[in-house]
Amino acid sequence: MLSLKQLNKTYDNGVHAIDHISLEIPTGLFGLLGPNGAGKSSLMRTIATLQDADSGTIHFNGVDVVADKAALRRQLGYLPQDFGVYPKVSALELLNHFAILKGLTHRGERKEAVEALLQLTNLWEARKRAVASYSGGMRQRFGIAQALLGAPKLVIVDEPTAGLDPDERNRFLNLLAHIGENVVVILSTHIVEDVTDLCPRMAMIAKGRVLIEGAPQAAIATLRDRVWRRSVSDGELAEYQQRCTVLSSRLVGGRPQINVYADSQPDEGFRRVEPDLEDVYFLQLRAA
Ligand SMILES: Nc1ncnc2c1ncn2[C@@H]1O[C@H](COP(=O)(O)OP(=O)(O)OP(=O)(O)O)[C@@H](O)[C@H]1O
Repeated sequence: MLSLKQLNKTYDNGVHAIDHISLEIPTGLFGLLGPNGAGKSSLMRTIATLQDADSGTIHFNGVDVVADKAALRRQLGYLPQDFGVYPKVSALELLNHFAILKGLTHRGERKEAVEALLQLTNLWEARKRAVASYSGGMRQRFGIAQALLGAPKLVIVDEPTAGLDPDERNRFLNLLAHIGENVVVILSTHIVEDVTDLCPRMAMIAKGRVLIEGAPQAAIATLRDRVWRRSVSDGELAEYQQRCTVLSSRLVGGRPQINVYADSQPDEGFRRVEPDLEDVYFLQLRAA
């Protein structure tokens, strides 16, 4: 269990990137959902002990992380948002190199760990290729392989699915779900479906603050019977935006279709629809 209490971080430029964040994060996949600039990376870096909070506490399985960073680092696997530039060495060699850095000094054990991770991440066939030649999805899977070296108990992945095609995204998320069976995995993302599809628990954040946290299904249930949909013309869109709580607008067959939050049917053109996590997200962001 990872426990954050009243965390705060203000950068030198005055941005309050983490604003009194408290969260309890159990074993399993935990989605941290927020728009660009919400503070997700700041929070991830702080938990990963790459930067200090100004105040607040972080405990992982009872260990005070602020007082004993080394204890957390021994149990941490981290895939940052920008996973660097890759030298022209093979995945096998590079992972072996990372394994040495991670302290896997026994040759036989290291070989076993490296090979197992290349299998797990489905890179075995491509293990002799330079990581520099990998596709985006393969790189991210390689990133997860390096994050899993040393059997971490806490795995942090920062916006890992951005830029992946649907196939690779699914493959990557399945891998994360598998890993999340035994350890705490924090998945930071601005993609709502990443969270709906596979996180039993989540928090939405914006402007450094937690807007809501809990099970996605529980959050969705709070909007039941209050989300309405209709097609509109471009001119009507502006009008509805004025007089209704428009959650989202998307083009369907070239025509805007809007989701509106309201206690009762706004007008006869609307039909009630089952809410989803995106409706929750947009409602929360409006209020943030
Ligand atoms: N080192 C820094 N110095 C000053 N301001 C920073 C620094 N890092 C982040 N910020 C600011 O803090 C806020 C939160 O940024 P952060 O990168 O944590 O958000 P994010 O949710 O991860 O968004 P993104 O997906 O765009 O990275 C932003 O306003 C950002 O400009």
